[in-house]
Amino acid sequence: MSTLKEQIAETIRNYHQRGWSPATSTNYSFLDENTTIWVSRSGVDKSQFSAEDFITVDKNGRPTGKYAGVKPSAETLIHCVLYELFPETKVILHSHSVFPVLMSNMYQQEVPFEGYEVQKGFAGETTHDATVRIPVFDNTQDMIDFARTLRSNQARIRHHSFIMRKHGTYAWGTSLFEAKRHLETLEYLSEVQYRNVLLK
Ligand SMILES: CSC[C@@H](O)[C@@H](O)C(=O)COP(=O)(O)O
Ligand SMILES: [Zn+2]
Repeated sequence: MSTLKEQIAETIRNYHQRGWSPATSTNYSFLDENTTIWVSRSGVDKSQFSAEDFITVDKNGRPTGKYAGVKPSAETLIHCVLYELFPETKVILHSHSVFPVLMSNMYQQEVPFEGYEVQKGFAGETTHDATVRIPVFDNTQDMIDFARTLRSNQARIRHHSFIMRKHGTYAWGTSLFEAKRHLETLEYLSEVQYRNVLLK
């Protein structure tokens, strides 16, 4: 049986094939049984990502143990803050896919999705007959500032995901299965909504 690390690495390579992580972009993390954070190394070509490309970091995103000196993802602090704000989280996935980025060009504060069956892919959603609002936050290179944005907007993050404007998405879950479902739900809804706008 493959380990969680290997399963996430395989997911990362699959997502690269779908065009969701061009040019070394995206990063990923998981919590192990000791609640240690494992995050992807910075700058890895995601078509080649392997289980060995995960390193351990402390709660502030600093590499620990034998990984001291290895460069963790530039966005490690986002992962650390999400584990703190949403303590049930075990796996966090990031995407640079096109459609959520297009959504972030069309909506200022949040993207509303209404009436789609696949909205039920978000944990807690039981019917298509609802509006799901995914928050959009402005992109920044300042991770301390972005961590502050996440903290102050925690109540708006109700569907285990958000969009960074002109950047990509983050989605998470209590398992790899659930984190994937959330990321893929947001991806699908963004594509449908974008194509629907084009039809009009
Ligand atoms: C191609 S640059 C993309 C990065 O700036 C960043 O957004 C990203 O997702 C990957 O950064 P990384 O440091 O490799 O984890
Ligand atoms: Zn990114």
